[in-house]
Amino acid sequence: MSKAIFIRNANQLVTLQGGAHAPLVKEAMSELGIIENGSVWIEDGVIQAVGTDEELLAMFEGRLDEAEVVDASGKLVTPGLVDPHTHLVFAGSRENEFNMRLQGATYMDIMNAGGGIHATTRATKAASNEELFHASYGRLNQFLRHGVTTVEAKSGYGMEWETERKQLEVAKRLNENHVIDVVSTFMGAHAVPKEYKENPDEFVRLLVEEMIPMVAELGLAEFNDVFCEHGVFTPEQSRVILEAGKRHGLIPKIHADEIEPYEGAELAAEVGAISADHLLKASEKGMRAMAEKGVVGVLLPGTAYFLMAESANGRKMIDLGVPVALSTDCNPGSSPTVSLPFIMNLGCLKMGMTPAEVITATTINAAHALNRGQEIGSLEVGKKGDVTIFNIENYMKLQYSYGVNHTDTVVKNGQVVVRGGHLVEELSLS
Ligand SMILES: N=CN[C@@H](CCC(=O)O)C(=O)O
Ligand SMILES: [Zn+2]
Repeated sequence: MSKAIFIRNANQLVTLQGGAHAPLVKEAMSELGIIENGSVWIEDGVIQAVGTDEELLAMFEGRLDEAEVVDASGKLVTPGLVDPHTHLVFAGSRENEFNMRLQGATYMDIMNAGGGIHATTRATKAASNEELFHASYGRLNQFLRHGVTTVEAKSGYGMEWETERKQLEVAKRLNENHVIDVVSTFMGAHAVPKEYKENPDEFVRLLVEEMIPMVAELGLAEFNDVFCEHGVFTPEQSRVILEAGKRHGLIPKIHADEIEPYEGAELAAEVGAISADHLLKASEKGMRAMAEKGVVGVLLPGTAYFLMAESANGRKMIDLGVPVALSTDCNPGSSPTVSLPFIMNLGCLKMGMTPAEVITATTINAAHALNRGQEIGSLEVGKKGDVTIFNIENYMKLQYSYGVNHTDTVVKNGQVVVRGGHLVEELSLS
């Protein structure tokens, strides 16, 4: 059994206590439950006590020699960060498209001409299981170095069974072999393959009648996602795909209103999606419907930044009562980054969120977007021992001092996996 971990004396211990049962909304998004001179005791991978250093010292005085002590004095301690929207498992890279976009081509132009998602699909199809595993494992190491301890991963660079299955199996193997928890989403409905361009409903039928049931039967995903966008899947097709997932136990998620307003937010509320993601062009009606149904708005300001588009209106969503989360959207086309701290800065500067709201959006609300609000996302007794220590004094500095990785120590399941900003040795893959 591994040693207990005693994190001591944080300048600010951000606990986010009280949000385990439902995502935080409105003013509650600013209640971080900060403890000054805060400490956490973790044992058997689980948080056993949270409080001031004085309180915990009184509780564990007789057992100090049983624990590895991590001195957090002068530092910021938060729950391990949660990234609820990534396309982690892919091959190749698309800097050529970046260059084309700088010269005026749009994301959709490139996709409609057979590039974009289709280009990554070709590369992912051609890659071996091993190549995909190693490339994605490297990305997970980078996530961890940035303080992230849980990452969602979507399939969708196959759009035919063998490659979709390959991606999901790689994600499963990553979850088993990397310390980060990898949460899988099936996204066969990421684009319409060119052989179905004339008859997209036939592709929808294939998803609904064949792929979704197989994903569910093999237990390869928890969520089912669709790119509901003009020129990709219509709201009606999206509804059919998401309802089919529900019948097979897959929880709906949706890429909604990213490029054009398309009533994706409304659809998310209607089908009872756990989250609607992107939402750059979401209508007020759609936001209100999401707020009413408690659909988490997963906002991706790194994507808007990289596509040179106006960000989603995070401020308005929070004011209307939408529970907001933030994510990198890590993917090779529209957001090639693993830096959730950089996304935090964009959340403030591009979406009008406060630093406190941003912390909530990358911890407890992000956990709720993955149906894991009871396990992760806050520092509370009984939750997983996932903790990030930043080499800064307070939470506001995390958004303010941008473009720098302040991660000092990461504890995952009660074990130190990043120390002094570096991965502990066993994690590196040759
Ligand atoms: N918008 C659709 N899907 C991804 C982009 C995938 C890609 O371009 O490879 C997204 O969430 O941004
Ligand atoms: Zn996405």
